[in-house]
Amino acid sequence: MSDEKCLASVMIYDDGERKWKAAGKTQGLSSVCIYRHTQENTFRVIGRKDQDGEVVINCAVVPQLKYNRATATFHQWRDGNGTVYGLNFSTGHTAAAFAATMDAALDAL
Ligand SMILES: CC(=O)N[C@@H](Cc1ccccc1Cl)C(=O)N1CCC[C@]12C=C[C@@H]1CC[C@@H](C(=O)N[C@@H]3C(=O)N4[C@@H](C=C[C@H]3C)CC[C@H]4C(=O)O)N1C2=O
Repeated sequence: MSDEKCLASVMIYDDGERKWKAAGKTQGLSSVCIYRHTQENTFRVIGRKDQDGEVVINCAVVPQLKYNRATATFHQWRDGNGTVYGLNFSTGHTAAAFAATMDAALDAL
């Protein structure tokens, strides 16, 4: 997996209020990576707030995950319990790099 750090604002969609909320205690950018567990061949999206290291996303990449490139810099998906995550990337380049890694993970499952 590309261990290039992808900078993004991690958001979670609040179904009740029908609006996006910043994941974690504060707003701000997080370093988001897709980690591969070699033995189990499983993948997780882990994001840590750059400011204080808070883990703001820790989400399994499951085979049925539908990854939606809503815009060039905003991508989103549903996790196994129906939580919708959104990543607002700093640049289209990091968005494309992350999406390519996500596609590679999904292909490997
Ligand atoms: C079939 C299906 O499941 N569809 C899901 C999406 C989906 C499709 C396929 C697979 C998985 C998934 Cl997850 C769906 O449509 N979903 C998932 C929950 C939310 C949403 C439902 C309604 C709203 C309407 C507007 C739209 C939205 O949020 N657009 C963004 C936006 O308003 N913002 C974000 C940035 C840019 C925009 C692109 C940054 C902050 C805010 C803003 O710009 O201020 N919505 C959605 O995406």
